[in-house]
Order: sequence, then C-alpha cells, then structure tokens
Amino acid sequence: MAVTLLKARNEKTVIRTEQLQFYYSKVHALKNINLDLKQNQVTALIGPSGCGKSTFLRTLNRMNDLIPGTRTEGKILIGDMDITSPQIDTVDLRKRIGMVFQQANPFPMSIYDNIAYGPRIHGQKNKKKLDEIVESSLKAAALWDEVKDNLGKIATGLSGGQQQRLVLARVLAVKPEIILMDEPTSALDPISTAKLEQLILELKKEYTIIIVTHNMQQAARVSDETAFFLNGEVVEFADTNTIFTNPKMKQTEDYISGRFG
Ligand SMILES: Nc1ncnc2c1ncn2[C@@H]1O[C@H](COP(=O)(O)OP(=O)(O)OP(=O)(O)O)[C@@H](O)[C@H]1O
Repeated sequence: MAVTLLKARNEKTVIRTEQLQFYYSKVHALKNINLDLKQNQVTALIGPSGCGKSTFLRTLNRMNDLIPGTRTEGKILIGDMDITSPQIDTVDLRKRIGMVFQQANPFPMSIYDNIAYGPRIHGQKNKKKLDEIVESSLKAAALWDEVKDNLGKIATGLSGGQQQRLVLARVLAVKPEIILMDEPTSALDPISTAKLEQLILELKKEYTIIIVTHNMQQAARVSDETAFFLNGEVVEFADTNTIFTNPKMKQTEDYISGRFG
C-alpha cells in the first residue's frame, strides 16, 4: 500500500500531528504536539521518564483508546486522513502502523504461526503464499537463518533477542507502512541490541520508523531526527546531529549531557 505524503510543511512528511493533546482522565499527558514525521526516516523520541514519549507513540495507532477515560484533541494526519476520527477502522490502522514493544510478546504458538497469524486474520489462506510471507518476513527481520529448520517450534522458546526479531517479523508480515518501537532493546544484551539497530537501519529503506529510547547513543546511532520531550511537550525537534552536538534549548543540552532526567 503506497503511503500518501502530506504536502505543506515538508515534502517527505508521512505523519503530521497538529495541536495534539492527550489526557488520561485529568492527567494532561501530551500538550500541543506539532510534529512532522518523515518517510524512510528513523525518528527518535527521547526525554526523561513520564514525559509522554510512549503516550505519543501509542496515539499514532490509537492504542490509547483501549484505556478507559482517555481523550485526544487536535489532529493526527496520515495523508489527508485524520486518524483521531471515530470513523477510523483501528484494525486496519494497526495493520498500516505496526508496533514493537519493550518486552517481546510472541504468541504461545509456533514460530510459523506467529508470523502467519496477521496475514491469516486479514484473509490470506493460501498455504504457499503464507509460506512465502513467513520466509520473507523472517529474512527481513534477520531471523530466517536461525529458525528455518525449526519453524514448528514454540516461539516462546527463542532467546529474548530472537523473540524481539520474531515480533518484528510478525509486524512486517502484514506489510505496514510505519513501525513504532517502544524501547525495543531495553531488555536485550549488547549483541542482540546491535543486531536490532542494524536491522532498523536496513528497514528504514522501506519503512518509516519511530522509536522511543532512553539510550542516547542508540538515538544518535539509528535516528535521522530526534524529538526531545519534557513534561508532555516537545521542547526541541531537529536532525539528530544537531540535537546531540548543537541543541538550541538549554533543557535539551542538560538532558543529553546527563545533567537531569
Ligand atoms: N494508563 C495510564 N493512566 C494514567 N496515567 C498514565 C497512564 N499511562 C501513562 N500515564 C501518565 O502519563 C504521563 C506520560 O507517561 P508515558 O508513559 O507516556 O511517559 P514516558 O515518557 O513514555 O515514560 P517512560 O520513559 O518511563 O516510559 C505520565 O505522567 C504517566 O504517569
């Protein structure tokens, strides 16, 4: 499915938020967020604990809807479609915008069935097609060589790093346009982390990726642009190199140099 690009602010914009506000009942968790997220780029969301990074990520595929008492104001535009609209089909939206969480969450079923799950739900029943999807998704997630002889084995038996790549393969199997990642390497060892980071750099050729990370080096290594969040606001949004070498705002400088947070 082709991504519809937004005109105006930047020709490569895929997602634009306009005056986005988000509330958990009375907690005003996101305050007036105006961001343009660009195609085939990695955007990193950084900032101290509780500043709203995960909340922002979850507004992009309406995951916060599942929490009672929440409220969104403002717009989230993908193409000319405002995905905050009640008319939006959230199942379809979450197919277009896949998500990888902090803790890998494979289903308690075989490796094959984990990957085939999404395509089957979306109507794919042809065994040969499913075989192809499973293989290409596992290859794209750099896991195929490690599991190709054990596709019938239970996925929860894989190592943490393998499980995280499996979950990524499961996301890729439904051909999303955008991939959201919420601290995807925080439970991984350095070798698995390096593999996933390498994968992110490969995947951005085909996908748009938005990643929440507490790891400043990781943000610097994998992202093109970085948004610094503080108390529910975006204090600074710029190309990653600028954020880490020449931030405009004192709060950004204090955070990246470890003076608070
Ligand atoms: N389910 C919830 N119900 C009520 N308040 C919530 C809920 N989830 C988050 N919050 C609040 O919203 C604010 C933003 O939280 P969020 O989890 O988005 O921050 P974060 O920057 O991702 O933090 P961390 O880095 O620790 O994951 C915090 O004040 C938090 O307490």
